Amino acid sequence: MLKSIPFTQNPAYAKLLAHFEATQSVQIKDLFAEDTERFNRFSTRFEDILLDYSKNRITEETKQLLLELAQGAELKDAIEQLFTGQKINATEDRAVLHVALRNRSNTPIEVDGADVMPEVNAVLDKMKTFSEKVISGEWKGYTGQVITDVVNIGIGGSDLGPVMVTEALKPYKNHLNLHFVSNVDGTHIAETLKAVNPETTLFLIASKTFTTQETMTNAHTARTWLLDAAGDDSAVAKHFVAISTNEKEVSKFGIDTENMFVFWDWVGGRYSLWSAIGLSIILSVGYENFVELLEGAHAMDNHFRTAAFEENIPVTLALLGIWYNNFYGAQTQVILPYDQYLHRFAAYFQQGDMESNGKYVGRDGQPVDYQTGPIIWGEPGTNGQHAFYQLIHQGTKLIPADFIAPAISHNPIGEHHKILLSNFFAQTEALMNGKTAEEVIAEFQSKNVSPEVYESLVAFKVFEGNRPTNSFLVKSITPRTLGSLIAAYEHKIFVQGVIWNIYSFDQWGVELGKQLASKIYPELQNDEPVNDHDGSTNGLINAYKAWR
Ligand SMILES: O=P(O)(O)OC[C@H]1O[C@H](O)[C@@H](O)[C@@H](O)[C@@H]1O
Repeated sequence: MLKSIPFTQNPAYAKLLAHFEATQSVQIKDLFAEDTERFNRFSTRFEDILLDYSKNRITEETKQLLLELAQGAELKDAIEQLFTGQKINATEDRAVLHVALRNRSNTPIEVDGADVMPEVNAVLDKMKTFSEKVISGEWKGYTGQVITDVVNIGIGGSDLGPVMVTEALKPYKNHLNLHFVSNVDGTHIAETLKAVNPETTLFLIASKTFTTQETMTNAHTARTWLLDAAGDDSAVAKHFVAISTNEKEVSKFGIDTENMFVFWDWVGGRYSLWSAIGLSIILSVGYENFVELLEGAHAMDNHFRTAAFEENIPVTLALLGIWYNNFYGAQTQVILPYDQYLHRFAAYFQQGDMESNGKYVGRDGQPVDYQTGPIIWGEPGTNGQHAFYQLIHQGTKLIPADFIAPAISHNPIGEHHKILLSNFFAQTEALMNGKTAEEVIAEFQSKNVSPEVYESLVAFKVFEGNRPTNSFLVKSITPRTLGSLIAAYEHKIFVQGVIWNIYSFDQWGVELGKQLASKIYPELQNDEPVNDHDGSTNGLINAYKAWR
């Protein structure tokens, strides 16, 4: 059990508050002027990953106080509970063991007295054998043809991770075409089915519970489509596999449990890409690359568990996030990958972070009186620059930004990568330094613009600067570095949840909408007006009925 230590009662909280009040006018660029060693002091290396967090509004004292905050929350003990299979997901009475899924050292990890590693390894072996058959063409469809297309049907944690990773690792892809269907909007499955052939398509039905309405609806539509073409139930065994924790529902759907890849209740949906949910990743890039992804995550797990907090990447990210979220009042955190292959990275951590730490009730069952999880958003650079960076540079909101960029591109064409990276470096520099009125005037003068013309414009061209950024520079985006990066962000979320005294591994907040939808769905079966909701909901439903 994680202890309940409300954030504002953490002994370091009051000290941090006083420190914040005393230092909030600090200018990051002044800190660099005062300390030529600042980059070395506030950056850390892990394998081929460099985290530079020197462009933040922090001093050595801030760092020490934030580290005290971690100690005050008994973080070390919480980390041990995570790694040793304690039931830290207390509201669901479950252990939280995504770290076991990538425990490449294979040391025993027990849940309720039983080592989970043999089961983890058995499922990995099963995925290896199966994927090799599909990739090699040994696995045949109902007319004896090889599989050319794989459609993963899943949503939330059963979709976002595989989508993000298969996109990120596209340079490692084999010949199979991957498709992902998540939305219950019939358009999603219809457009996908238009692009594939029933004789050569394999469907992966990915759902932890195997009861999720969207996934089951899409799965049934896919099955009907296949049976319409094949004309016979026996085709299902050759074209459908299930990935789930729920054998009973899988059998009910008509998938032989031989064709089922299991995982366990101690794998949270949004932490499940390392489990059988990663089957689409294996089919896309091969088993060896998936193992490399696991290895990278495992290396980060070891770092997180053993490195001193002052050098610990997930802890550092978490504490900086808390500094802005709880002291500077920042509402959001933007993630900006300067790598097109990482274009779903921010979307992935939107679920990872917001479903984990979007909680207003503390571990003591009481509403918290402080801010918890930030809003996560982002798009790849340089697209973001031409969309929303204006607000980051000159808007009224403070938006801490994480930049991620590879030194080596998978597509070293012409000058592209140098241009891309010059933008990355320039943005973090511009966000920190800004531009003073003197600089704006000097620029006008160098172009011989007269004061009458420029005076009224100066204010608009000034950039306050002092916008904080973290920069991840990685050597290149390989399966291993990607695994490490994902694990670093996962653990950041965990650390923040521990310090905010919330439960990060349940998701009760997604239930209410689902319940109400299942009440409304039957009401949409006839044209009778409804009147048992609030005025707005009645109005909307009745307008829909009149129109359809
Ligand atoms: O894998 P499942 O069971 O279909 O759940 C899919 C998603 O459903 C809900 O939105 C939440 O519980 C998510 O965490 C989960 O990822």
